[in-house]
Amino acid sequence: MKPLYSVAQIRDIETTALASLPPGSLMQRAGQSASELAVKLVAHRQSPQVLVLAGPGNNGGDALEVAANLGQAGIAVTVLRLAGASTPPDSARALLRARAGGVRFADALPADVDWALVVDGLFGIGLARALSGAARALACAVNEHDWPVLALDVPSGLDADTGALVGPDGVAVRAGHTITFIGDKPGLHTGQGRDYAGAVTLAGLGVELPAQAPAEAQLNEVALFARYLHPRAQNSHKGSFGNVAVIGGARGMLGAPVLAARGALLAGAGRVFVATLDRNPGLDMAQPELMFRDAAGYDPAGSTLVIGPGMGDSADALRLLHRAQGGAAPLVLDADALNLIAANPDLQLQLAQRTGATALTPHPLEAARLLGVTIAVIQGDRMAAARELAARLRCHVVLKGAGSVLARPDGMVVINPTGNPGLATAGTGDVLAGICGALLAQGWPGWEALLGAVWVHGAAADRLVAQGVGPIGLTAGELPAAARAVLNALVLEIGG
Ligand SMILES: NC(=O)C1=CN([C@@H]2O[C@H](COP(=O)(O)OP(=O)(O)OC[C@H]3O[C@@H](n4cnc5c(N)ncnc54)[C@H](O)[C@@H]3O)[C@@H](O)[C@H]2O)[C@@H](O)CC1
Ligand SMILES: [K+]
Repeated sequence: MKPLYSVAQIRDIETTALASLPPGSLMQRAGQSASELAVKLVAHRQSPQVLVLAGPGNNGGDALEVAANLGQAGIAVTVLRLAGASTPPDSARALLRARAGGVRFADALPADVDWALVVDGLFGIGLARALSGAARALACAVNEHDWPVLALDVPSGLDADTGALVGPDGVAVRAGHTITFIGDKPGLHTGQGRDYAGAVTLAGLGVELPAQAPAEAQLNEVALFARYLHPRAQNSHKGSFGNVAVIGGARGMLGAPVLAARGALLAGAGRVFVATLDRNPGLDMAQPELMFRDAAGYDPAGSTLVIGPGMGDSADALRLLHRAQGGAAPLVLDADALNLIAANPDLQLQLAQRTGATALTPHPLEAARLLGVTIAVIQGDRMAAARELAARLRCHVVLKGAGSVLARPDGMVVINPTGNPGLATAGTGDVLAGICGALLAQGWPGWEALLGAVWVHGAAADRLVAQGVGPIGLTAGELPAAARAVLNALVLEIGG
């Protein structure tokens, strides 16, 4: 398990640990781990110069420990310190250490130095308001250059709980690496967090994490759904892998359900139907295995349903959605289905009373409509939004976007680490809904199907980028084959 702890939880864990340790020892361990990483990050440079930004609190203390260690190791270090009204005792000790060893102190950002590394120790989990004044100017100056940045604990200015920048007009230090202490934190993995934290390293500092108390959230990983990655029996037939029916495709909107259907087919569903609201269902010449039906007369009994892609908001769409929600078949609700649900309290009630597996796959705008708030509110706390949706509608939810957040009605939250900006293009959500439908049709339980679909979909995009297909210009139509490759590789590795 890769647990993610809220700031309040980290504070509790830290308080317990500090009680049984000599003063300053956690900060020294933090400084030790971070300076070891810093040394690695500058190892390729001749005579590297390192800039250490040290804030007024204990995050600044960590930074001073790093400076002292690097100075002792013979690396040229300059410390720029933003002192506060008072210095906490551990940081004061670290300051003495830094002053005692070959560390230079500067009053302003030295001009014309090409820093091999900037260590950001301005603020950690004690950040109480938006960066302002000198701290803000420093963060902006660092971001303007392409110096490598190592953030200590949290990039300064980022909310470690939510992954949002602190303040309405907030700025944060943009780091390529973050070394985070004691426990990993959700805000480093979702929303703005992924861009600002860069690659995250956890330094546990030898602190024991509570075995009983549940973490705030956890990172998605293959282990969470691995038990459903079965190799296929020789004695299989198409009926062994279930049917998916994608319902959507109003006139002029056929691309969306076709993408979902291709996603379902290449993720292993036995048979895939496309039931369209457009009365002239066509044929996908590139994927002739897909079976097109007229949604009006189509009975989807026995199929897992993916409903919403390109469906529109007509009376027919509403009727089809009402019927789908009324049945017991596993259901993936996407796109226009979500907008209809947002606008119809009756559908919300019906959804909350369903017994079959139900997955909701909103992007931030759809989530905002469903909760009756703005996108800024959703993005301000993505975990809270996903949790609220799952609790209100009593279904499994994935709030899409950088660091997709999955939530269950019981409050469990998982943040997905796979995927990249190549997914920020039309149609990728349709493919995700289709993959999820395929896993459900193959008998995966609802929660694991959503975990698996989101992980595989992101990993498919990562695979394409590694092959040079994207992130620029990656298209949704390229995802199903990549997802198929990812799934088969996983089955070979784990189930085979
Ligand atoms: N207490 C300990 O022994 C340990 C603390 N650790 C480090 O300590 C950090 C937490 O330390 P703190 O609680 O001191 O918090 P921080 O160092 O993150 O910041 C708190 C200080 O910044 C000020 N402040 C907050 N927001 C500000 C803003 N926008 N502008 C100007 N000043 C602002 C506060 O008044 C306070 O002085 C962790 O993130 C971690 O890096 C680690 O060294 C592990 C051990
Ligand atoms: K920091």
